[in-house]
Amino acid sequence: MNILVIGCGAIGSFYAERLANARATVTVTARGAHLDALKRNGLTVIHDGETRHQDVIACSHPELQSTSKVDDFDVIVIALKATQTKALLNELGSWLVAGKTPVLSVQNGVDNEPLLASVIGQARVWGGLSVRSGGEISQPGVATTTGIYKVIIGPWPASNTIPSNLTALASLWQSQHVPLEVSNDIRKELWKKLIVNCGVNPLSTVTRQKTYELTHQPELAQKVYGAMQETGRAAAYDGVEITPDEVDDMFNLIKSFNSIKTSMLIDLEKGRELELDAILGSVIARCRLLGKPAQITESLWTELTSKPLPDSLDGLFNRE
Ligand SMILES: NC(=O)C1=CN([C@@H]2O[C@H](COP(=O)(O)OP(=O)(O)OC[C@H]3O[C@@H](n4cnc5c(N)ncnc54)[C@H](OP(=O)(O)O)[C@@H]3O)[C@@H](O)[C@H]2O)C=CC1
Ligand SMILES: CC(C)(CO)C(=O)C(=O)O
Repeated sequence: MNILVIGCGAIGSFYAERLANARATVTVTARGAHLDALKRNGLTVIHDGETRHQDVIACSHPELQSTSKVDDFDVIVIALKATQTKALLNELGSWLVAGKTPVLSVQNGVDNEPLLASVIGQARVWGGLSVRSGGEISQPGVATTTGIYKVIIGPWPASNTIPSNLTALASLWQSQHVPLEVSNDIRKELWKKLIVNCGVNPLSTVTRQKTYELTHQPELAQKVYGAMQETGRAAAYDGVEITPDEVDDMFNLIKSFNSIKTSMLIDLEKGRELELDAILGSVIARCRLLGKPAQITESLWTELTSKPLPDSLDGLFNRE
């Protein structure tokens, strides 16, 4: 298979390396010193102490547009930050539209897939998420990662018919022992992941704590659980039912993880934009639209940004 991974950060690097090792032809996009290093030395992933290396094709987005067509690829995987989805569509939207290749998002949040669908059409969009994964670009050309990196993917928003190219992509990852689940209801899976992210990512950023402390110190754990409950309530706006047991399951899941530094805390430490709209904003806006309380997520929002609380879904991405 010929696979394009847009955004060769921590998550993109891990999955691209496994695909290349499964003998897929892998192109990754990157920029700056990281792109230069990828072109010069290939991609290195240090996963839980094991160093792996692959030669990949690396290019910038302008180079991608000038050297290839969207249908040159069998699948496109988007592993950018959710804060970058709209910019991607501004930059590469017309290139993406000119073909039939399916596009899989493995980003955090529940609004990437609908945003992609609004430009390239729902039929070409697959939803996805990465479970129990952590990491960062530790130096140009090198991703240092930790965790299980389970993938859950499925046609957006839900379908009992799984396309053959989705199964083929899944088989490549499975051949590399990447735990994988194909879902008929990926939108619900994305909401379940958002329960975890909304529970731990913003609070980790406020307190500078990893997931173990957040879920084991009683005062913090109470806030994590409260934000998770609010996220479960917000899902109703999208017609997704989350039961109290499912909230408990997600809390227990993150509580039993290896202690992970959340991606939002890593972003804070690196002085990068935080995925606040995708993780907190999407929950706050939906609770407000439903007339349901979201005190904990609202107070985390206020601690992390001076932007006004979002009360509609309009403009949630890349708000000024
Ligand atoms: N890391 C983690 O622990 C986890 C992350 N996730 C989610 O996965 C998604 C990806 O996260 P993560 O891998 O950490 O993010 P990263 O920031 O590490 O990766 C995104 C990559 O895309 C690059 N990029 C952004 N815009 C462009 C552009 N226009 N042209 C070329 N390259 C570009 C970035 O470069 P630059 O650095 O220059 O911006 C960066 O290398 C997010 O939604 C995140 O929340 C999920 C589970 C765990
Ligand atoms: C759930 C968690 C904390 C680790 O996979 C994550 O998704 C993140 O860091 O963004």
